[in-house]
Amino acid sequence: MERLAPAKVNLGLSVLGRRPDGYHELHTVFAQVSVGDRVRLEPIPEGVEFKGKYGKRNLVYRAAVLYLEAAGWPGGVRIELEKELPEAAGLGGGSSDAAAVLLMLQELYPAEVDLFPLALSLGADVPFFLLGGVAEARGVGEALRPLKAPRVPVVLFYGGPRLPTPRVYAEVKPHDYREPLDVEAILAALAEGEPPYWNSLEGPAFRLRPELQEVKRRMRGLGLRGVLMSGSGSSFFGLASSLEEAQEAARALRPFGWARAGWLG
Ligand SMILES: C[C@@](CO)(OP(=O)(O)O)[C@H](O)COP(=O)(O)OP(=O)(O)OC[C@H]1O[C@@H](n2ccc(N)nc2=O)[C@H](O)[C@@H]1O
Ligand SMILES: Nc1ncnc2c1ncn2[C@@H]1O[C@H](COP(=O)(O)OP(=O)(O)O)[C@@H](O)[C@H]1O
Repeated sequence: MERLAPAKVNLGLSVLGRRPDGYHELHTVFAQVSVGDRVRLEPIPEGVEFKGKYGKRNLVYRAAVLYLEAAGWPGGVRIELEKELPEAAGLGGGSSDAAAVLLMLQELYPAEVDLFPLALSLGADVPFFLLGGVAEARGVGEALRPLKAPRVPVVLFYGGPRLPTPRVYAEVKPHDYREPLDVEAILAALAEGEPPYWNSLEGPAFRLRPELQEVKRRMRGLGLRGVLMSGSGSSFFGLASSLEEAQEAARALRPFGWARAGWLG
């Protein structure tokens, strides 16, 4: 059994404030992108087999163990993972891989198991990937509302450096807090124009790595709209008016790092 584990971008990410537990209250819009990793599962008599990077700490391994325990299933699974997405880039790569494993295991070994809490225990972005598409998220990212959005050509770019999520959040200052996003206005402007969104984590990321501002300038210079850092970075995305325009922009970005064109939503 095989499945695409799509990337996600945040069509806006507003940090509203800091919660008593130290996490930050978010308002964001997740959107899946047609570029991603590939996850393959094969049933085996028992146990979980995965030979890739991070071994037992890999999110695909952890997702399989969680599901099989929750389902109380004696069967096992061999997992193969073909990575296409850069890691810790804000594209939800590992989170998407984990969700793909949960969804495939539910087909392979059906059981009355609610995948949502299992997903949430693996990371804030994992529940979104159980739904896919486009969804508004509040809280830490767990309160999801599916949205209808047009499919739009998009360019993803990652030139490094690795920016660990905890480090970016640690850099957030009170002056980075903003009001909630205007979700309807964002969806209305996706097909053309500049969506009225922002990513509150750009300020902290640019303070940590000022050179990232050059990435944004370069992508805008290629004519892309709504250029924004995704999640806690350091990947960026931009919207195009046709797939050809997106492919041309991705080609122009390739000498600077990892670049892909695909469909949003
Ligand atoms: C930023 C987002 C946007 O979707 O993810 P990415 O898209 O970049 O992966 C999420 O908020 C990533 O949430 P999550 O997956 O839980 O973060 P982790 O990588 O586990 O990092 C955990 C650390 O980040 C900080 N953190 C995380 C989420 C949040 N809402 N507030 C926080 O302050 C906390 O210090 C926490 O200890
Ligand atoms: N299958 C996986 N793919 C990518 N990263 C993984 C995976 N399993 C565990 N990890 C760890 O999880 C971290 C975050 O993964 P990822 O979801 O790619 O980040 P982001 O959501 O920022 O794109 C990585 O730094 C890596 O150490």
